[in-house]
Amino acid sequence: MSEYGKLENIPTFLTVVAAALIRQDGRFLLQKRPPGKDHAGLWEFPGGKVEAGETPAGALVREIKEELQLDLIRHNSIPAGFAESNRENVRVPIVILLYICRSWLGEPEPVPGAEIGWFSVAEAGRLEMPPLDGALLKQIAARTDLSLMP
Ligand SMILES: Nc1nc2c([nH]c(=O)n2[C@@H]2O[C@H](COP(=O)(O)OP(=O)(O)OP(=O)(O)O)[C@@H](O)[C@H]2O)c(=O)[nH]1
Repeated sequence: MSEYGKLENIPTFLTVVAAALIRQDGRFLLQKRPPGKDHAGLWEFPGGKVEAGETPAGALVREIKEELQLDLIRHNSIPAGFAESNRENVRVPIVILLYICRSWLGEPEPVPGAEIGWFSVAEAGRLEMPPLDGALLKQIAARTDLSLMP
């Protein structure tokens, strides 16, 4: 195996995908992490880690189905930005890829113990969220159609 091949197999960061599921009124879905997980009690975008062999878009479809029982329509998930943790402060840095989705099939049903809500950018800014979500929220807020909502 070439040196390049070996380096490819050393994970230097975790890739996480997350969705801003935006309703027609401009509010988007956040979920409160259940007790017992990392960041328990904080509000965040639904999503999770990309697994070996998956593409980010494929992982997003799987996570949204697992967490909310929703079917995403793949080409309707638009890359919207990303956030990365600062390598010095964490054991394994993560990079979160955020997608905007405006259509899906089904009604969201959270897993037992999780709570969901629909929020504007301004409302989400008053919630307790993990540190990287502040950066993701700013990227959503840069979209004028969403930033003007109370
Ligand atoms: N889904 C999601 N994860 C986030 C966000 N912000 C953020 O820091 N994270 C972190 O990214 C990581 C994602 O892991 P996860 O626990 O959701 O992933 P998963 O569903 O694959 O979890 P599992 O390992 O329990 O199967 C966690 O450390 C989580 O706290 C966010 O907005 N959405």
